[in-house]
Amino acid sequence: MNTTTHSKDKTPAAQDCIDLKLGLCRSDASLSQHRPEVVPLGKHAKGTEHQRDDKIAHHLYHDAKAQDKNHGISEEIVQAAHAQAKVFFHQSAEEKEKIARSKSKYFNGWHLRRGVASKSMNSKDNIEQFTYCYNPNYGPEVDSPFNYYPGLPEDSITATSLEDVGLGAHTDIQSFTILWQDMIGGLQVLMADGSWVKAPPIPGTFVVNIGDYLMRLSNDRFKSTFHRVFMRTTSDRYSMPFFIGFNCNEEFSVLPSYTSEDMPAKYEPTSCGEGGNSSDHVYGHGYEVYEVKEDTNSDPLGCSVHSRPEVASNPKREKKRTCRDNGNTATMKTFSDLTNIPRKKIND
Ligand SMILES: O=C(O)CCC(=O)C(=O)O
Ligand SMILES: [Fe+2]
Repeated sequence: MNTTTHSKDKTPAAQDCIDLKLGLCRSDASLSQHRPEVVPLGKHAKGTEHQRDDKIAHHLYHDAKAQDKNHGISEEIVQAAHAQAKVFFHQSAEEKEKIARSKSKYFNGWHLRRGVASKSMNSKDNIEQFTYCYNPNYGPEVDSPFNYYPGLPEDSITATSLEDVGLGAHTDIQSFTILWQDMIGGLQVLMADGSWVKAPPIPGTFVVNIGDYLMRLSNDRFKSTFHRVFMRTTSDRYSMPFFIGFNCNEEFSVLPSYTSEDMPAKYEPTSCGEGGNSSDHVYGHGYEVYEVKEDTNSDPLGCSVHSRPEVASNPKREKKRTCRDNGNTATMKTFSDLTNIPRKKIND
């Protein structure tokens, strides 16, 4: 595998996309050509429903993410939430610890992520989250973190170290994510050719990110997207994703309209609590998964924890997932438990 890290190139653009062992970093010019398109939704959308579906599918599949404007959410509300996030995260750790996620029945609350991923996507998380649930008792399962990426000390900005990435590569587990990011930048998306491209902040828009469940529902027509946050700045960064999924106990299957004789359902019916495992799509995309050296998920997993492709050193290990709505514990199996198909590697 190519292990280029562009260590001599000190331009900000190059640093922003220092490739982590993929060696496929694009030049800045190339990055801007590939930025995800802004797709107007709602009443501003043009064409028939089917044409819009195709257009969105095209962008989500080929450009990995779409950015949505004309969404009707006022800037005032977004800015108020952003301001609250700043106030919250700037409290002392002691204060935040009072509402730590580990103390919450529904695994909501403050949480530090310091996971280290190895192999093809070497990275280290450097993020604080405050996770909340829209309504823990009723569905659809909608929940979110506020994400806070503390600005880095000056001397680590130029470092080509693989550490302190921000948020390591992952897909979101739910159906789709509506993501607001501030203007700092750093969000990147993995393209089908294995290169990372920037998804730069555009004022007034949200990034819409396809999650694993929609991929299953649509029989892979909509592919969930690997993305990461690559932070190389002294400024703090904030983001607010809103994950939209299903009730934990509801079974969901591939929608019949996405199957045919030639294209039978690729996925068995499953539920969030049981089978929303993060690894099917890894095979689907043909990317190598990475190992988690330090288990970031020592807390019991809630239903909407990120679907970090975490086939760890012991691929047979089972993960406990706890449904928010009834406290039942279900077992999440890894990809390796479900199939003997070997995982594909990037650049195969
Ligand atoms: O901070 C961002 O822009 C992305 C956050 C993200 O991917 C997530 O919370 O799942
Ligand atoms: Fe995400």
